Amino acid sequence: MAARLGLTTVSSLGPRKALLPLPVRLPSLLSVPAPRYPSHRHFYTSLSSPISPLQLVKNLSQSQVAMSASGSDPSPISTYEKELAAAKKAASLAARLCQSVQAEILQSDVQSKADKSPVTVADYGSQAIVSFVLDMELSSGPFSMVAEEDSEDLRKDSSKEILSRITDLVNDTLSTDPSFCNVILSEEGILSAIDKGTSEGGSSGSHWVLDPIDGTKGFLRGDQYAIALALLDEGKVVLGVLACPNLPLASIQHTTQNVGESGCLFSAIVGNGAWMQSLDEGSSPTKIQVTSTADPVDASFFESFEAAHSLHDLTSNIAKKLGVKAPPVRIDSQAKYGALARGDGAIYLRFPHKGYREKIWDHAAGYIVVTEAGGVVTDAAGNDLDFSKGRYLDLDTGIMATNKKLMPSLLVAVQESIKEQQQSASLL
Ligand SMILES: Nc1ncnc2c1ncn2[C@@H]1O[C@H](COP(=O)(O)O)[C@@H](O)[C@H]1OP(=O)(O)O
Ligand SMILES: [Mg+2]
Repeated sequence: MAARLGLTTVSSLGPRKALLPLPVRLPSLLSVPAPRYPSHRHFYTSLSSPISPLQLVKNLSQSQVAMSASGSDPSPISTYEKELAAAKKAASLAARLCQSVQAEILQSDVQSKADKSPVTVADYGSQAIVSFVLDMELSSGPFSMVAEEDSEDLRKDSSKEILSRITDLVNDTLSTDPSFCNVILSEEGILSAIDKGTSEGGSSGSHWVLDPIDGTKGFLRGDQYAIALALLDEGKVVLGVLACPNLPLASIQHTTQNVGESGCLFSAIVGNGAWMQSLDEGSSPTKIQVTSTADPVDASFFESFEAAHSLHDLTSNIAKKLGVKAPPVRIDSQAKYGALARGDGAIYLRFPHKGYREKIWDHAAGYIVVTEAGGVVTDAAGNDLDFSKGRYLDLDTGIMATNKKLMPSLLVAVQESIKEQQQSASLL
């Protein structure tokens, strides 16, 4: 894989496929008993023993880390723990890359703020990092990823400068992680890592699902955005990770202002609950739950910051029907699912303008974080979301999420409001 991604890998056995002139300082695998790059499985396959005992030790210690990471939680190691550890690492590194680009945007002058290239750089860079890290961390076998970006535009001559910038950013970011501090990806390696995301997904096999930056508008504004990564197994979401670099660790129930420390990493494995931890290294996850409120009057609701992404007049009518008193909390991206999952608000409403087709990467990670936190996520007709149909969600009108107690009355309010909206549209 290293070679496929254009990663320069050299050992005392000689260069395996040096796509770059040897800037990498990999140790000799023959002289170093414990691998410094435990995740570089393709080295192992080139050695005489197909499964290194060191790999077994590594797998065991990874499981133990996973067990201790859940603090006091006694739940047994589940099927997807290894994938979860890789997904958290990938999303956290991608978040680090995005944070450095966002900081540059915010420091830049007004003229360069109008330039959308920083978000392009961060989008591609985030996808390259996630793809590379997942591929390095997980055991061999087919790797499929459904993601937002592909490398077509980046391969054009006009993108040379931007590709070079992305390559530097990705390598700088990888160098901050001890597992990857001595690896350097070539430009071709970056392009092929990005192109790992061109899978069509579907109802059979396993597919990673990635939005490298969800909420690009929020990212550019200096507001909320998320790196959203999920795993589909036979068409079902079985794991999800949401990195939200700008989401306060404390509740945003009363204010969306950035108060206190920010940077949340939400995670969930099917059947194992939902968890949140700080994006800071070494943090421990704590279990989260959706709100238990059964009274809509006590509820508050999340919706898109961008009016172009969701019909604010429709959601306002739904809230009025329910008797919701609080004003809507408007934030960008799947950070809304994270905030809902930890009980900052009780309802998430999303009703895009007619004709908009929802993509699976815009909901898969948020969906499992909320459902594992005890919530329900459905389309406007109350149907469960179906992630098995390929790159798009095939659904009725909109998406809503809340707790199990509020869902029945929310469904009624949504159906009535949509009907009224259709009636008034037909009178025009
Ligand atoms: N016209 C649109 N209607 C609805 N959603 C949109 C539209 N354009 C982009 N999006 C997507 O909405 C999501 C963020 O929405 P919100 O912040 O409103 O929840 C993002 O996935 C964003 O895409 P992208 O990820 O490319 O930014
Ligand atoms: Mg998105």
